[in-house]
Amino acid sequence: MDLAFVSSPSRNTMKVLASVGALSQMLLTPGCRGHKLLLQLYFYTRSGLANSRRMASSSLDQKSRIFAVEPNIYSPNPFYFTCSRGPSAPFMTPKDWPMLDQGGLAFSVCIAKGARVKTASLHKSLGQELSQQLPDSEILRLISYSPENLPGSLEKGFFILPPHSCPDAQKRLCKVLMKYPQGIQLCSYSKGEEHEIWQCLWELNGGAKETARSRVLRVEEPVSSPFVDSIKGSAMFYSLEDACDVLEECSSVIPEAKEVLASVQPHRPLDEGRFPVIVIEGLDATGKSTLTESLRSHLNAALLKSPPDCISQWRTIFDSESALIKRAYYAIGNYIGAAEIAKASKTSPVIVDRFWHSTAAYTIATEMGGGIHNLPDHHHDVYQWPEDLLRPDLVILLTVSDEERIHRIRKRGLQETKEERELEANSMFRQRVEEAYKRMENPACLIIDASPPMAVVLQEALALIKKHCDI
Ligand SMILES: Nc1ncnc2c1ncn2[C@@H]1O[C@H](COP(=O)(O)OP(=O)(O)O)[C@@H](O)[C@H]1O
Ligand SMILES: Nc1ccn([C@H]2C[C@H](O)[C@@H](COP(=O)(O)OP(=O)(O)O)O2)c(=O)n1
Repeated sequence: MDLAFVSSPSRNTMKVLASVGALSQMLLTPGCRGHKLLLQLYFYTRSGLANSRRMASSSLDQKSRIFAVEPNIYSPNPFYFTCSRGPSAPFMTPKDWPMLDQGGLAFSVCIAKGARVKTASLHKSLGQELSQQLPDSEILRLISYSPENLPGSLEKGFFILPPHSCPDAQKRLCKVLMKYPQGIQLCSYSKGEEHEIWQCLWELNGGAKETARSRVLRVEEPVSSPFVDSIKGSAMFYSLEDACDVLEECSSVIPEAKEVLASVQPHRPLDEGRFPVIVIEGLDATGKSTLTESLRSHLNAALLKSPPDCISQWRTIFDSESALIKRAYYAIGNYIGAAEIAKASKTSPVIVDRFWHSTAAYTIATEMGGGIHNLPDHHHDVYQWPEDLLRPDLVILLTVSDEERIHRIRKRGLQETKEERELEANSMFRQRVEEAYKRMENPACLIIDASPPMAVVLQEALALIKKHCDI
């Protein structure tokens, strides 16, 4: 340590120290005396200011990782950044980074890649704990990746924006993270004296210690969204095997996973039966149950749903798990449902209340934030039907206005699920689900405006069925 430097710090250094002062105060560990930490801060601060090239060789820079923050109130598109990789790179200023425009601190928390079920569960419990401990902070989804190896290097985490009025948010964040000493990377972000943004990497081993500083650089939005890659690796399943692998991996901790797996038929029907299979899709309270029941009696059809009755008793258990496990359950539910559909279609038409399109549309809408412009482009792989899943003859999507749907939910008076409450509160999420439904292909959804009276909706559905199915 350069003690001469410490004994006569420059004005610049003092200013930067002041800006990280609040953080250092809070990060003092019980066994660590104040002056020791101050010396460390001098050291890293000086290194950052005087020798950015040296800092460029920090562990973060070596990996050249890119961080992507989901769309949020400050940025309608995902926000991409990295750390200093060369002197000519354009540094980011708080103006480029609206989240820090008003000053203050932001944090990123990344969860190291590990066994996928464990990592997904850690992500979920950490997210829940952060929301509980930092109720006033904006907690956004963050992914970090190496551009050379996107799917293989992808790590998930959170980007946290505490309110300015809450200085102890930092302390609370560290308290949560100290419980997870392994595999968690914490970085803080603050404005420097020349309006540049600094990323500080903290080691959370027993106490919090700053280990590297780098300047933050802006990165252009990549052509292929890492958020879409993240969906494909963590919540969307395009084959029964993929989804079963996840439930097998978690069956030692979730015994119900074994029960679900036991309901999977070894033989996978793809196009058995003679009678048409008609799926009714739509957001909650668009009238699916009402229409499917009417179609059942008009067409003398079998009425089935996905997830099927034989596994629906465990639905709430899987709903409370990580996205990976929850969506694996619904994906498998479609395959178990497909076996029932194939059997029933040998003797009558089959009406199905929700199927694969629900699984895909809700997953895509949940994992992609912001407006519908952030959804994967039309014809993207994510909108394609799984090759090993029975393909219905017709899929009808019911749509109604937001106001009418909410009116119906309230009139129905059943207990709302958390997701329904979110749908009610979050019109952007509703729009993403509906738009994702509309982008599905092979088979695509045929849309019926379900706002008119039930009898009118039924007649429209019957007309479509007559036109597209052999009935
Ligand atoms: N076309 C319609 N016009 C008015 N109300 C309707 C119509 N279709 C259904 N409803 C009512 O809206 C509520 C939600 O319908 P439901 O069939 O349960 O929707 P979903 O199965 O899509 O959740 C129910 O109270 C139902 O009676
Ligand atoms: N085949 C299915 C059916 C439902 N889902 C998921 C999609 C959403 O997360 C919820 C929607 O369920 P919701 O409780 O609104 O469904 P119901 O209308 O009550 O059947 O279930 C699915 O992923 N796949």
